[in-house]
Amino acid sequence: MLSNLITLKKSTFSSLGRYFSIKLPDEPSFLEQVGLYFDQAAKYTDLPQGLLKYIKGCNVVLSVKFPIELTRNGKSDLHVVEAFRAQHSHHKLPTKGGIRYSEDVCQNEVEALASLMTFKCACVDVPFGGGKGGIKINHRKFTEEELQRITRRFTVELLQKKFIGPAIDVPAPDYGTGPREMGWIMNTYTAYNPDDINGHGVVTGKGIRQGGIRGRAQATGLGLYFAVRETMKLEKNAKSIGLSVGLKDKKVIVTGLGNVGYWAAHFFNDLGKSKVVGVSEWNGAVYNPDGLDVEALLKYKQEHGTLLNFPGAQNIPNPEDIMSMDCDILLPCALEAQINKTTAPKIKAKVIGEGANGPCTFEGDRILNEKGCIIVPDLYANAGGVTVSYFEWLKNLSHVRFGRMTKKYEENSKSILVDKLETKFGKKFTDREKKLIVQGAGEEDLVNSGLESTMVDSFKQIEEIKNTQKISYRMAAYILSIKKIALSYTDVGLWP
Ligand SMILES: NC(=O)C1=CN([C@@H]2O[C@H](COP(=O)(O)OP(=O)(O)OC[C@H]3O[C@@H](n4cnc5c(N)ncnc54)[C@H](O)[C@@H]3O)[C@@H](O)[C@H]2O)C=CC1
Ligand SMILES: O=C(O)CCC(=O)C(=O)O
Repeated sequence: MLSNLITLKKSTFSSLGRYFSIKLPDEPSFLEQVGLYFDQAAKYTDLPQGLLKYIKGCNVVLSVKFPIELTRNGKSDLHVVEAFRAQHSHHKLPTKGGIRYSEDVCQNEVEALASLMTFKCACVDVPFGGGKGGIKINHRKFTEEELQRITRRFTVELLQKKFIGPAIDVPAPDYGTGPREMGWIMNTYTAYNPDDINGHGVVTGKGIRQGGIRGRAQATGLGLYFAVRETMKLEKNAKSIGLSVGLKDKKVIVTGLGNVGYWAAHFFNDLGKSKVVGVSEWNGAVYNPDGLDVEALLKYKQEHGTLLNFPGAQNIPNPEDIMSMDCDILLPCALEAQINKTTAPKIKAKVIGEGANGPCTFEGDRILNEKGCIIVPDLYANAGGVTVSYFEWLKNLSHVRFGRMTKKYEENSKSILVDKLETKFGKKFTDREKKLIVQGAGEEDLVNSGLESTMVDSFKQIEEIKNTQKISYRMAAYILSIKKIALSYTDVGLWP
């Protein structure tokens, strides 16, 4: 039945060529895969078929081609750039999701990623519809000035088609993009819309000086840490995979030392007291069973452009091979489809925390589940980024830094309380204790606290469905999201 479905879908798309994303032989495409998860989860709901069909499909996709003048080997010529923006669902506005720069970008991929964004936002109660965009380029092959022209030109394309705006569709960083690109997009948008007082809210993941929020850079990695921490807090989970409760001393492997991967490695080390034993990049991986110094490794990558030959570590020239090395927890944080029919059987990790979107193919997921692994699924595990993007957007709309009006007030009133306690009990707090008690919450404290409570609350909701239905975390997260999205339609009805 399933294989029939896969064959049917594949033949439907087979003539479309560039429509497909990273394609593995005999495996469904990324978009088909998200659709298959959706269909499985939908069976656990009693929602009408028509509504389910509407929730599943992508509402609208923009596909553009534009020229950029490039000089290569002393010769100037036009280069045609292909780019996409998908808005999967408008049940909440604006639509929200990153923009990635990668040679693998195609319509199938952005549609899959946009639908994941819809389910992700619903899963963690972030009031946005799902969107995603991408420019089909290898960002390593362009200068900064060229990337700026490409980014600004794409922004103008989005503007002309009314595909961007603080109330319409709000991009953020993704693979190959970061605060620099978000700054260019915002600057282009505000140049064309000088009277939009909320113009800064047109993108999130900006630099702090451009109106970004403290804690956004770390948010996806920190959220991933919270997600796996909550999973491994439960004795029944730890027992089922033969590990002790918690993250302390667990051996961790991370693929992709970019934004998500670096911060995840940092927090597993720093807060979780885990041991990061392996890290991969596109051009090679390193492994050390005694643990790698994550901060030194990042510095090494920045200086040498590779992780290979990092002092004290074993070189793994083919990055894919790092996933079959000994570890307890695997955090795939690069692109999709890394864990597939071929690589999944070799994986030794018992827990997979999906930092990337779609890192396990449908077959990879099935194989890991058969092996008894616990998979903390993307739509929950990497939702920290969009959660803090939501906080950044709120900051931009309110035009004030969180904590600015409360920090000092909080500190003053807590100081009075500390003085009273000291007088009443005739005992002094140490200076360190006093500082810890009195300190008011600044922007980053509030962001991290909001992020942690979001990840903890959503975990509880997913766990409850998982226990009732006896299903995987992925299925439980999909069911949770689908039901929430359905409610937003049934509550108010359809109009017009
Ligand atoms: N940036 C964010 O806030 C969020 C990102 N994600 C997802 O996380 C993943 C990574 O995104 P970012 O960290 O933002 O991108 P990034 O561009 O900052 O980092 C990705 C890293 O992976 C490396 N890489 C490329 N191919 C590789 C391979 N074959 N093996 C190992 N490493 C490889 C790249 O060189 C790069 O350093 C993507 O799937 C993205 O959609 C999900 C939620 C939020
Ligand atoms: O921060 C955001 O708005 C979106 C992040 C993103 O692209 C993702 O969660 O996949």
